Amino acid sequence: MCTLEKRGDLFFLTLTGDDEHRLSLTLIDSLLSALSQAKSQATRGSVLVTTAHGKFFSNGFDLGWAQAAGSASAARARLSQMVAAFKPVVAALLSLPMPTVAAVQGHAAAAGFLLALSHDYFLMRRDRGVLYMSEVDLGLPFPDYFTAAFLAKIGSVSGRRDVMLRGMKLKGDEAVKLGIVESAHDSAESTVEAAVRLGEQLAKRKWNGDVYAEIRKSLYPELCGVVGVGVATPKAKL
Ligand SMILES: CCCCCCCCCCCCC/C=C/C(=O)SCCNC(=O)CCNC(=O)[C@H](O)C(C)(C)COP(=O)(O)OP(=O)(O)OC[C@H]1O[C@@H](n2cnc3c(N)ncnc32)[C@H](O)[C@@H]1OP(=O)(O)O
Repeated sequence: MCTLEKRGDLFFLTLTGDDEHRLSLTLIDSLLSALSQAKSQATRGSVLVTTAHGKFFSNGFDLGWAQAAGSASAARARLSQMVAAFKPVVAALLSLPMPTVAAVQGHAAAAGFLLALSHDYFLMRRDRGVLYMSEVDLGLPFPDYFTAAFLAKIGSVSGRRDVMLRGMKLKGDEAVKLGIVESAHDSAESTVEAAVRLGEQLAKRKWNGDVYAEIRKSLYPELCGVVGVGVATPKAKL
C-alpha cells in the first residue's frame, strides 16, 4: 500500500512493502486518499516527495488480477477499470498545490512509469531499475491520458518513439539524456537524498500553491483536458 508522512514542509508519499507495487484498485484508492490528504494540509512551502520500498517503484497495473477474471472480455473489463481508476491520480498530481518530486528507486513500468512522470521532477537511480512502457510488447493500446502525458512531458520525438513504440528499457543515465529524468544517482538512498534536497530548496521559495498548480496546469492544457482538470483562464487585471 502507501503511506503519507509530513516532515517539516515535505510530504513523503511512500509505496510500502517489498512487492512490485502493482497499481491495483486498492493501491490506486490509497494513492488518491494520500494525495487528497496532502492537498488538504498544503501550506506555502509544501512539497510532495514520492518514492517506494524495494526493487520496484511500481510495475504498473495489476495484470494478474485482470487475467484471473476468467475470460478475455472480463480481463479487459478489469484492465479498463484500473485504467479509469488511475486517471484521477494523474489529475490529482497535475492539480496538487505544491511542487512534486518522484524519487524512483527501482523499476517503473507502464502505469508505474506514468505515475513517476506525473511529478514535476523525476529523479532515478542509475545502478538498478529501468523505465519501461511494456504496452507494445503486451499488445495493449495506450489509454488517451497515457499518450497525452508522454506528449506533454517528453519533448524528444525519437525518445517518445523509443519508449512507446519500441518498448525500450531505459536506465537512469539514458533517461537523463532523453530529458525524461532530472538526474540519476548511484543508489536508492542517494536518489531519495537528492529528492529531499531538491524538495527543501523548492520549499524555501514559499510559493502560493494554488498559483503554482495553475501555472503547472497551464503548461499542459491538452493533458489537463484529457484527465478532466480545469485550467483557469487568467483574469486580465484591468
Ligand atoms: C487488444 C486487446 C485490447 C484490450 C483493451 C482493454 C483496455 C485497454 C487498456 C490498455 C491499458 C494499457 C495501459 C497499461 C498499463 C499497465 O500498467 S499494464 C501492466 C504493465 N506492467 C508490466 O508489463 C510489467 C513490466 N515489467 C517487467 O517486464 C519487469 O518487471 C522489468 C521492469 C523489466 C524488470 O524485470 P526484472 O527481471 O525484475 O529486472 P531485474 O532482475 O531487476 O533486472 C534484470 C537485469 O537487469 C539488471 N539491471 C536492472 N536495472 C539495471 C540498471 N539500471 N543498470 C544495470 N543493470 C540493471 C539487473 O541486475 C538484472 O541483471 P541480472 O541480475 O544479471 O539478471
